[in-house]
Amino acid sequence: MDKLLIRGGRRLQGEVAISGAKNAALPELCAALLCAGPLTLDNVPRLQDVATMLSLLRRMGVAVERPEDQPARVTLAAPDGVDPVAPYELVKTMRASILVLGPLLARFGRATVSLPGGCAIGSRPVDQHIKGLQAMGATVKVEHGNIVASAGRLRGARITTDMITVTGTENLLMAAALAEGETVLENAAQEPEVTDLAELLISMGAKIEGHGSGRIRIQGVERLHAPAAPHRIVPDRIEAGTFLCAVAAAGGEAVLRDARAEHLDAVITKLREAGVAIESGEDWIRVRADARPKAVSFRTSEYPAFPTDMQAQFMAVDCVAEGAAKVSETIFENRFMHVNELVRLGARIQVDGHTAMIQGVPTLSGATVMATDLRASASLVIAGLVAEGETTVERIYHLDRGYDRMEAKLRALGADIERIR
Ligand SMILES: CC(=O)N[C@H]1[C@@H](OP(=O)(O)OP(=O)(O)OC[C@H]2O[C@@H](n3ccc(=O)[nH]c3=O)[C@H](O)[C@@H]2O)O[C@H](CO)[C@@H](O)[C@@H]1O
Ligand SMILES: C=C(OP(=O)(O)O)C(=O)O
Repeated sequence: MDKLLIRGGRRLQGEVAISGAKNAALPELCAALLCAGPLTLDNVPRLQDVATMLSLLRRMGVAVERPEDQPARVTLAAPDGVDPVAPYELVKTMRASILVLGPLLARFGRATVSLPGGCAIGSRPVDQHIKGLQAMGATVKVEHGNIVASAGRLRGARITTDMITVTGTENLLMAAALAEGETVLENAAQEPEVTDLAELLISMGAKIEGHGSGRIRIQGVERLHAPAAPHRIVPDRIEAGTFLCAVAAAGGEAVLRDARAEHLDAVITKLREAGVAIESGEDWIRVRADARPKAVSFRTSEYPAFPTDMQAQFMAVDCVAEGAAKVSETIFENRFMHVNELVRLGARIQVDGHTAMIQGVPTLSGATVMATDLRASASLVIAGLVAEGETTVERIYHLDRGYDRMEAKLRALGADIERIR
């Protein structure tokens, strides 16, 4: 199993290009199931999750082309004879496999998708996806660990989900695009990745309004087609936010290219409170951290508030900040798995339910730590960049799920970090 070895204490300096967003790429690859294609996506990140999704789609019979000399471009074509089955061995490694459910049901009238289990960050049920599809006329049963769904043509419906769900909104949006009549998604997720998916669907002939707000209206059409031009996946705001936190913690100055500051308002506001200087243009962000950051309290919530996917990385900044901070996690019940590992590096953190109290310390001390989930891994890398001596981060397959060559990008900024195979 690969590990990362980090020798901490170096300031970061230079430029880094941000990749396409994992959480936009995954639903957009699934959108290929909605038409015969071909559908071309650009700015596809090099991630294990993308490879897993492509394996799943290939196994269903989708033709996938990804030129070796141009891995950021993927072309997909889903013929009429797709086998609409997502088996456990692929779903268990990537919960986002659930995103095939809506498109399969809408275009082929049936789908069998293994029920994603819980994971390190919480139980993560998919009941809202299922209820929404049932409201659109689907018959859905759970049998032998699989969601088994069938339908004639789905019917438009008014759906108010119990909570805001990102992949739930995306699944229902894709299903509604081919349903008969109007669907209104109330309490819809407003994340930029949902908006990016809606824009892709519109370029395929879907009739969608209100994406980016809490109410999305979809007039179903009979057929979707290949977009006239390749769709460029929106930049990964969580990858960008992770690099901003790395500079805030380690000190230095960096420019992030292909990054959208407007998608990171909540994180940038908190970094400024911490004393970090941030400037931005349409597609770049410059970050400068000259002094030890100040501790900043925050609470995770749905977009546009502070993202849960940035909680662990920002906590690493608070660990080495001046003062004390309170961090509240409101989205997932168990998203503090990084805390015990940060404590192994010398951080002072106490958890009480959904709240962590952090007392900043001047420096951390390197040790061997274990990554437990994707963003936890990133927070340990940030802590390792600051810690005195050597930090080894084990189980980085979690990191590889969602970061595109993170250690190479950090090395380009001057970090002393290497992958040990
Ligand atoms: C591939 C992808 O885009 N993943 C993101 C997506 O995950 P994902 O879409 O799985 O997360 P959701 O937005 O659905 O989850 C929000 C909350 O709703 C609950 N819930 C959700 C659906 C449901 O049917 N029933 C239910 O109870 C979840 O357990 C959680 O407590 O949004 C999360 C919240 O921003 C991010 O952390 C993930 O990175
Ligand atoms: C939790 C995350 O992803 P996923 O929903 O794919 O597990 C994440 O990106 O931080």
